[in-house]
Amino acid sequence: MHADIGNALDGALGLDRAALDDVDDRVASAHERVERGRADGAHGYAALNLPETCDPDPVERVAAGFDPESLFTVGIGGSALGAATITDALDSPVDAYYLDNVDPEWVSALCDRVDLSETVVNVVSRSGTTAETLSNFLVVREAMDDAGVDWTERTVVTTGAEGNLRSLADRHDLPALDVPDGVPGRFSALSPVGLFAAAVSGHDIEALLAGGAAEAEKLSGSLYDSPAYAYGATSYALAERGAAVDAMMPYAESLERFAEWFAQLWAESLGKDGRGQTPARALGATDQHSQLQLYRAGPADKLVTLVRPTERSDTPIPETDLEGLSYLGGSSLGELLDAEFRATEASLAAAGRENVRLEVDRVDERGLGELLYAMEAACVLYGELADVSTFTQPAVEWGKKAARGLLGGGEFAEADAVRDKRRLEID
Ligand SMILES: O=P(O)(O)OC[C@H]1O[C@](O)(CO)[C@@H](O)[C@@H]1O
Repeated sequence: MHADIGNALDGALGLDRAALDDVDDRVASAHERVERGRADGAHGYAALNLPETCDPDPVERVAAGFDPESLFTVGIGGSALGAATITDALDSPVDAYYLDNVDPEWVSALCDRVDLSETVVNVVSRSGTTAETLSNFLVVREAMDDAGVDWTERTVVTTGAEGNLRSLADRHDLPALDVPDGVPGRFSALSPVGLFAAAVSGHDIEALLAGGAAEAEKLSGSLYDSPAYAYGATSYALAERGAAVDAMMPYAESLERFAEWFAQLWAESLGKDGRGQTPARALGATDQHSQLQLYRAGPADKLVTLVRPTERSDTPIPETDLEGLSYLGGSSLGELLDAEFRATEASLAAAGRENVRLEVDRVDERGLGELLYAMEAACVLYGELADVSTFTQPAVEWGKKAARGLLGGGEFAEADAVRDKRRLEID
């Protein structure tokens, strides 16, 4: 991955080179902590070892046992978004669906529409207790039964060493892949959690890991030597100066889901102790006709992260005599998209709005591996610089207890608080 942070300097938020050098003085010690954590296989830091520690063979072996028309990944959060980022970005004959929500009409329509006899189901949950995942699995399993499909022949489990799903796999002799210890879900894209979907879709998971390994090699004691650390340190420095939002704006339809994956990584890792940076999901060129108005002329409280591949196949624009549009004819959609990428970058800079350019050669397995790993490393560095607990997510537990209480899953004060909601209703 290539980073250009030039437009992050001397903008409205006042980050200059001297200030960034000051941050760089702290990167060295932060990097030492990261490397120590990696060496110890410590919780969270272990994710940055995945290009070396993740063995692709078991993933490829389980994937080789299926030749599906469709894939259902039943999981939520990091147990779905990494896999979805990869399969959404790459072409495949396999239709990949991610059941990462419990919308009854949507799940039911999927089960009705997709031929479950030609579908492989991968149930993914580290804990094996996530209500949405287990509920969706039970619904999909019943749909398979109703369709006369032997679910045990078409179900893979990806889970931790213990728990409901591990017991289910043992009881029914299901193929099971391991969620690696010490790797939070949002950091698990380059583990079996993200790689099974890629492998069963026919993608080269070793190239994904190689992309991650290439970014891992660049991690160093200076942000000026590592694109990942340059991004993490710059995002942190801007956040400290008021960049409350990071708008992730890939200029590739194939990377739209990547922005959703990034949102969990950034929000769940860095949103601690009243601090953090809100990830906004955007898409170029589409959001030039939407959110760009806010980014350029709204509050000066954002970093806009512009991502693109430098190589892509192209589509010519036919010649035209349409009034005023002849300049487009004979050009191409790729040329237009790249011109708009550069124009948006310059438009923001001209208004003093900080932006960073991240580039990969292509949106292929290698490029995705680079991008996913670099964002994870950037996040870890940001967390070190901000001194937050990057690898925990305690704030999500309150709502889980409340919902469980409402469903009769136990006595929880949180459920009582829901029932005591303050009301001011207008019809
Ligand atoms: O893999 P599990 O244990 O089902 O967790 C799914 C997701 O839920 C969370 O734990 C938050 O509740 C995320 O961090 C995680 O990616």
